Amino acid sequence: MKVLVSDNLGEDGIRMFQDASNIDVDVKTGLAPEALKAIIADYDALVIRSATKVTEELLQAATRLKVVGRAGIGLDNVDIPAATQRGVVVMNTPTGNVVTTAEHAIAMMLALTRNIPTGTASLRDGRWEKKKLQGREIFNKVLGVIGFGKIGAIVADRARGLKMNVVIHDPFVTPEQIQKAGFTPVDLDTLYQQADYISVHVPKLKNTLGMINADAFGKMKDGVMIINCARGGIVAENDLYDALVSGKVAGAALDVFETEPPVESPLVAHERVICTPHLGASTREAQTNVAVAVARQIIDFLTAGTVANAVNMPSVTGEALEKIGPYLTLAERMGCLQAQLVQGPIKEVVVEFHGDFKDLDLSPVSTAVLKGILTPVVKDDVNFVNAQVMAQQRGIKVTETSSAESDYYVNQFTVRAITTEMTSVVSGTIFGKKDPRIVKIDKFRLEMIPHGHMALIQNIDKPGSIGEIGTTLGKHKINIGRMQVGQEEEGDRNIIFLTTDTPIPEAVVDEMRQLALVKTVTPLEF
Ligand SMILES: NC(=O)C1=CN([C@@H]2O[C@H](COP(=O)(O)OP(=O)(O)OC[C@H]3O[C@@H](n4cnc5c(N)ncnc54)[C@H](O)[C@@H]3O)[C@@H](O)[C@H]2O)C=CC1
Ligand SMILES: O=C(O)C(=O)COP(=O)(O)O
Repeated sequence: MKVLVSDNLGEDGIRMFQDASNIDVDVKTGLAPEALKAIIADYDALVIRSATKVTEELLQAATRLKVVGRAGIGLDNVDIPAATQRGVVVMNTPTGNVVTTAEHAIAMMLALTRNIPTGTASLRDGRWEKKKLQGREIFNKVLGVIGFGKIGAIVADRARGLKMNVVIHDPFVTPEQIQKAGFTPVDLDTLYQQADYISVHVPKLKNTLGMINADAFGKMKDGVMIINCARGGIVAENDLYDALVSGKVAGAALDVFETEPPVESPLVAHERVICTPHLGASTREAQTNVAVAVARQIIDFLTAGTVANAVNMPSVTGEALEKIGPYLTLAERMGCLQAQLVQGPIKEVVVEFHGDFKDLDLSPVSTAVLKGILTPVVKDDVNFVNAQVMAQQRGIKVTETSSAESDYYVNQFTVRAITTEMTSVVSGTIFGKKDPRIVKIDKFRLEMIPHGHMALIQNIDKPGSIGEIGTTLGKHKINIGRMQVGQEEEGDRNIIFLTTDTPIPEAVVDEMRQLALVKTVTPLEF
């Protein structure tokens, strides 16, 4: 497995990749997009921070890529829908740098309110501007925190320690939770009216981009100070500049920019703006945390299939995967069988769980069924990441039901595939600890191992029917490795599953279809 680290990653993380068996790591930072595109096809995993842009174009060239790991939080530099479509898992490390980033926001607020960078620059220029650089106390002032997530909550807590009055706006956190943490929940307009300092801690999303704009500045107190250590563009840069010029905003502390690095930005040049080059997460401690976390996650994913902190797939630990693994294999084979049995495009899939699955997390089972259904159609293009999206794009509706009752086995599940022409019903269970078995197809009970080259034959249950099938295959030197017969619950038909050493050629399938007691022959591949 080959890993490319394309942004600066802490030493400890790089060492973990170097020490991992079966993993080769290349560190190539600062590559231009074209240069990265030219080499990406060699890699199974890509490790980034905020500099590398993982665009649809890059992903198109990344034919081997299985996972993108972000040593940090923000994923606005990754085209997540495009990654999902291509079956690439996208992971971040959601906690390693939150304290550091919150501390940076507090540091920026203090530096801004006490003119520390300006004082330093002025002294360096040989000036002693005590009067001009008089600052403001933060004691008893109101800090408005927008976004009460991991970082916003730490900023609020630290500000409380500095004896500020903290008001919070976050529409996705209940007022009770904010009150329980000891802060005052407010709507956005109230925050604008009350705050002396405003610090934003929301992700860059369609509806947060430009949320602090001219209209918002209009609602704020005169002389408010703005801190943005979240993402460039959440505070609209042109509007902020105008508000600084008009005096509405007394100062701004910016760690992030609409374009990074900012080019000839009037904001950066403004005397009441202080700024850092996206240093929010840049401490030794945070960089060690995120480097180690991303390396661990990527190594576990590449070597054991464990998914942690993925944004486009549910997390599954190696241990859980071991328990659920046989059911996922079964589910996938059942989906694959359904795709080959039905006539017409599948419109709906119903997954029914029957019996006692103990405390297994069955949530990935439907995804595995869909992966199986799509595999005969799109082959390797489908995986656990994109199966749901691909199914949705093909108009396949998925529902799940469960009941404590199971007729034959302790537990089993049934996959109903509904097309415009028919409904096909397949049930399966696990024998022993991990052997998948199909135990029912429509009205036929059986115990079939869904694996390898197979053929499903429906025939009339009369002496000689199996003999004529064996003779036909023997004549063409096709060896039958295994044969399972399923009986109709009522009626005179059998179904026979043959597992052959080699695929049965189309001409031989046609010849079998001519046999007197044979009704249908469906070749199957697993
Ligand atoms: N400057 C830097 O170096 C760093 C910047 N960041 C940025 O900080 C952001 C926040 O990080 P975390 O706190 O870990 O994320 P988080 O996901 O824990 O918290 C984000 C919060 O924003 C809230 N939110 C979303 N839309 C909102 C809206 N319209 N109004 C108010 N609240 C809204 C969410 O409900 C959530 O509670 C990241 O997305 C990243 O962009 C993160 C790390 C370092
Ligand atoms: O983790 C984040 O979201 C950050 O913004 C940190 O960015 P960086 O890894 O320092 O380029």
